[in-house]
Amino acid sequence: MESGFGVQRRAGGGSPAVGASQRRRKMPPRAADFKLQVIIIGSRGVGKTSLMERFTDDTFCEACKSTVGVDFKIKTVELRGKKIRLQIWDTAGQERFNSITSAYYRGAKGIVLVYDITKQETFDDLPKWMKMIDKYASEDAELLLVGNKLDCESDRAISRQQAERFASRISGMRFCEASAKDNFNVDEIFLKLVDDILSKMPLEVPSKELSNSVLSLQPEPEIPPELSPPRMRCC
Ligand SMILES: Nc1nc2c(ncn2[C@@H]2O[C@H](COP(=O)(O)OP(=O)(O)OP(=O)(O)O)[C@@H](O)[C@H]2O)c(=O)[nH]1
Repeated sequence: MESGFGVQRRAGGGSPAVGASQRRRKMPPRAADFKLQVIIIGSRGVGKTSLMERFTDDTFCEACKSTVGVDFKIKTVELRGKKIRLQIWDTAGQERFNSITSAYYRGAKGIVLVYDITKQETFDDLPKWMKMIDKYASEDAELLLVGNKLDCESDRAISRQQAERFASRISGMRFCEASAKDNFNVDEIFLKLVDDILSKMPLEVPSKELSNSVLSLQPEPEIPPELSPPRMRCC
């Protein structure tokens, strides 16, 4: 019976479902057209890890451990007809790790700057994070300001207008509010950022040159050697 299926498949007959699964097995996954790095920064406890994990794994942790140094996750997305391998760097919000995290700004094509809409001090810290961006990030990196914990509307300390005003003073900075807990606007954050990055890139390059552009977008090593192992969490 098994070999019968095989004959049917080779002859192009049999059930379409079997044929499709056979085709799936034979076809190697299409390689990514581009690799992009995005970095998430912001003060301690604003929800950087939670936003990343909601986007990459669709999970939410009520009692997360604070990030030490940096962590990262990878997710492949398809936009504008291109397959993008997105590497998301989640940085520690604690100032004592700035010397480590600053090493990751340079390679980022997009920066997500997060504050907590219920915590005034995390909004007051934004100029400090902008200084880090000015000092360490590439000038053409896309910037997105995110007010997280929108599910805590009753505890809101920062109005939407305040944050919009802040973002409008910074050239090219977008702004949105989100909730990692309620999974509100999370996909939108990352997909919009990638779309903005792609909109500035020459996507229609001849296929021979495409592999070169992949390399030029993704300097090696992907993980700075001084940060091995990359996953470090503490409480
Ligand atoms: N209510 C609510 N809580 C959230 C949300 N996002 C994160 N949290 C909680 O906020 C706390 C801190 O979240 P993290 O994701 O660890 O914050 P972080 O910015 O990565 O923190 P550091 O690693 O210390 O810089 C955790 O208890 C989360 O469960 C959200 O959208 N809504």
